[in-house]
Amino acid sequence: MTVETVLQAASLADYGFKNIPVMKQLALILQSGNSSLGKSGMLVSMSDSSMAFKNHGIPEETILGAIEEGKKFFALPTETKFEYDSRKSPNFKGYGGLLSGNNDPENRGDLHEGFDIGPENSHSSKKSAMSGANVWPTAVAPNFRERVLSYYDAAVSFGRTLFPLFAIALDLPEDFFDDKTQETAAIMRVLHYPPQTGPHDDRVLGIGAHTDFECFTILWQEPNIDALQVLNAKNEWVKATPIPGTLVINIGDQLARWTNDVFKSTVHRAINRTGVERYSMPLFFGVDYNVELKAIPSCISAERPPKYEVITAGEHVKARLEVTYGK
Ligand SMILES: O=C(O)CCC(=O)C(=O)O
Ligand SMILES: [Fe+2]
Repeated sequence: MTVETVLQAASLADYGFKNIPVMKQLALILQSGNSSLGKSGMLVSMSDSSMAFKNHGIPEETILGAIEEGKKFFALPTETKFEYDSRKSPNFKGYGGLLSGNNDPENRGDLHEGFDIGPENSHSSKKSAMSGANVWPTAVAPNFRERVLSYYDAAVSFGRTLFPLFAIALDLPEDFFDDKTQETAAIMRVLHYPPQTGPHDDRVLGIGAHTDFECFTILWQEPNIDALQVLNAKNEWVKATPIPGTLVINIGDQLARWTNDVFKSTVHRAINRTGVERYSMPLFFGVDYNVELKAIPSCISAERPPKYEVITAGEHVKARLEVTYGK
């Protein structure tokens, strides 16, 4: 499906298209083929705040290498996995078991397990709310660090090409985010969702309804497994069916804060009722943890007063992690 088709057909009617001018501009930039501003044919589908990108330049084997390491780790005995418990880490790096997090306060817990990593060189000279090292399970999964980092680095490089697009779509200078994204404040998770078939508790999903905390999320999801759903502007859950060879881009809270909700965070959830194991890999790319999230002037007016208090990106991410993982 081309972007134009989506703009004309499904999205406008089905998704409500909350941010038409901004998102249309983003689509046009991406279609233009101007090499410094994104590649032609990159965007394959677009809803109000969720997009699918092809031609992202990340080799399939890099993606599958990281997933394979995740699969090997998750197959280890529970007590071995909990040696890397993220709740022992000051900044939530490492392993989180089934039901250890809860993204939707209305629910009882998220039925997935995951392994969380962040930037390897965490610029320890600059202290922030999210300072702290990664946790690596090298003793039990010798290739995990190398292969997971290989995807992390590739996804971060791709993510860096998206910041100028968002800046231009918002009528900001192309380099607006450059000085705010020097330290790679990106958290990545390798996730495993066991199948939920048979009788189930409606308040236990794979991951409950939530928004992501950073500027945008780059999400790889397992092909042929429908689990991810996005809330549209009419408050209906719509399937974000995996499109082979693409990465999903969802908008997160930091962009909502920068734009005073001109960009709205994508509300999403995942439920695996397919009968087979599901794996996914989100990378949440935000601005540096010491940068203040302050609405850009063009998004503030008398009719649209600032909606959010000004806090640093690190304080925002840490507060959300504490609520989700109960620390
Ligand atoms: O697994 C998915 O498709 C979504 C994961 C997610 O929303 C998250 O980790 O924040
Ligand atoms: Fe999410």
